[in-house]
Amino acid sequence: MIRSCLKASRTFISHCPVALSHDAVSQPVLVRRGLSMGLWPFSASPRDFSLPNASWNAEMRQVYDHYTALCEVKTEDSEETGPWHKLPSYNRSLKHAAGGVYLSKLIQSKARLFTRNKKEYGAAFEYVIFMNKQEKRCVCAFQAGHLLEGPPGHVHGGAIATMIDTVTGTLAGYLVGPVMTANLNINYRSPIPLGGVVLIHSALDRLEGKKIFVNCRVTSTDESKLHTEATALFISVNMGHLFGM
Ligand SMILES: CCCCCCCCCCCC(=O)SCCNC(=O)CCNC(=O)[C@H](O)C(C)(C)COP(=O)(O)OP(=O)(O)OC[C@H]1O[C@@H](n2cnc3c(N)ncnc32)[C@H](O)[C@@H]1OP(=O)(O)O
Repeated sequence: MIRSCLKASRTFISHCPVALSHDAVSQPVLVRRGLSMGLWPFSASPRDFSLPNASWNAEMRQVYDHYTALCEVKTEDSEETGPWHKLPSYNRSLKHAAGGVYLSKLIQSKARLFTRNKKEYGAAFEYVIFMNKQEKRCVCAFQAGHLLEGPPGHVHGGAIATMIDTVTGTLAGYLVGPVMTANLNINYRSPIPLGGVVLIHSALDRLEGKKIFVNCRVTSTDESKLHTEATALFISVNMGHLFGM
């Protein structure tokens, strides 16, 4: 049973970037086939944690609205929307893959993505990532909740590192498929106030075989203030690497 689940998860997760870029692929298979989900014991549609909620302050909402508007822009020569789009964010990476909602109940069912393990709105990591595949970059709006305190009134450096790892890792994974962080190099330039909103910009530097080099800057929302700079190295892995196979 476990062996067949792992085999299935390898197949599913290897399609994660595709699932992220095409909503149809991330829909549960049974729904796409038009079958009723009424008797199925698992929720068919996972909660998207990156949608606005009551804890978001006006600045967070403003950034969200700004990038959402860019997602809806039509290109000049076609009816297709522009290069920006908002990524959904679930509390397990597995859920990004077709059928992942069901797999997440079967494999380590209590596991949760570190940044999405609080049900309480606004307590910890509130964030949304907008991806620009054409330019191989993304922007994340991050509102740091009260549970992320480090120095009094400011965000913990580890929480900032977590967000940098998340955003750069999401970009690398989106561009090439499953990856793991090999190296993260961070320079903290100015503290981030707790409850404040910052932008986390990340862009691909270069690809060298299995190596994906990514840069990152954390700034105020008007980009006038630099809070943090980082570079990250990700290595492409196959799913067997994650399951020790
Ligand atoms: C949908 C999702 C949404 C949800 C999105 C959520 C996103 C969250 C993202 C979080 C990601 C993580 O935190 S991941 C968790 C933290 N990371 C880890 O635990 C990784 C632990 N380390 C490992 O598993 C391994 O060491 C790897 C995978 C990194 C590399 O192993 P490997 O695959 O065997 O690769 P290996 O042959 O050693 O190296 C390949 C090349 O990379 C180079 N290399 C390897 N490591 C390094 C290094 N630290 N610094 C410099 N260079 C390195 C080698 O010299 C070599 O270069 P050359 O000779 O080819 O030139």
